[in-house]
Amino acid sequence: MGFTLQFTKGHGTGNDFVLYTDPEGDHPLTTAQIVAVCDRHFGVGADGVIRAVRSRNIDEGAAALAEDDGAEWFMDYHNADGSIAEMCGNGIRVYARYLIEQGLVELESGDTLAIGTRAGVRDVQRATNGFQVDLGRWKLEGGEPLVRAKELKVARPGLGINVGNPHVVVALADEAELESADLHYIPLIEPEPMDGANVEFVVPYDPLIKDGVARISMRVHERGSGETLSCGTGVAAAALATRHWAGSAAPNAWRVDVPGGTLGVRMFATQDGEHVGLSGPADLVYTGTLELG
Ligand SMILES: N[C@@H](CCC[C@H](N)C(=O)O)C(=O)O
Repeated sequence: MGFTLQFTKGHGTGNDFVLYTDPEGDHPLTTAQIVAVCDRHFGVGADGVIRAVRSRNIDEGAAALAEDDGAEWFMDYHNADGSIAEMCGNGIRVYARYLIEQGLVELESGDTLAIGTRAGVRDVQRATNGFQVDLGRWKLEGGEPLVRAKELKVARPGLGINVGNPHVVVALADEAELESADLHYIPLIEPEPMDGANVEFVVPYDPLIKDGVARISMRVHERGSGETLSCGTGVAAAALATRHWAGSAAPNAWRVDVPGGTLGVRMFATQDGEHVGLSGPADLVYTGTLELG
């Protein structure tokens, strides 16, 4: 049956999303519809689709409400190929802004908005440069698989990191190598993680630390979306991996440059272990309607 999608286009450092509101959970898109919407030639064009649904109206929302009964809204995130992702660091910051501008929530500076995701409840706040999210506890996961991207002559060891969704971070020699890597193709990961992974390629600046902030540049191939201009959870994973390699001298404040802009990462201690936070711009660009078959 046909459906008129009233959507908003948004992005966080060029990582772009189509957002729409479905409070009662009546209008999940099919895989084919998501692929059509995200198509950059025949659709709106986006790296993913975010459905704003009340947590009580989506199956996975029950776990979110059990964790925090204030998590009224759930971020139902799908990659451009229609696959589900547990978490999206840029998406959730753009989603917070969307909920505010749609009049669905209020968020004063200093207040926290709890949002349900498949990775658990995540807390979002306004920040000087946009919005920030506490991505929660992170963990090393998946060991050190070998990664091969087109144009990289040899397979490189990566580091598996989970920040709610899976990542493999690979250090490259220099900016020239980062620029020449062809990330259009899915990088080969050996051994292949069961559910795939997002792959980040990073190069530290020289010197790594300036004014107490560590700095790296990064490009990413996202699971389910291909190369994107930015990936928030990937940026956090890249900073965590580089800190892991740099050893104890590395700080907990990081600046990560991606093709679409710059994001901030901060690691901080909490009662339940170390969390990682992400901050940066979250923009809404335009609204539109699309007839879906
Ligand atoms: N762009 C996102 C991550 C989106 C999900 C990812 N492709 C996956 O499949 O895990 C971000 O900003 O974190």
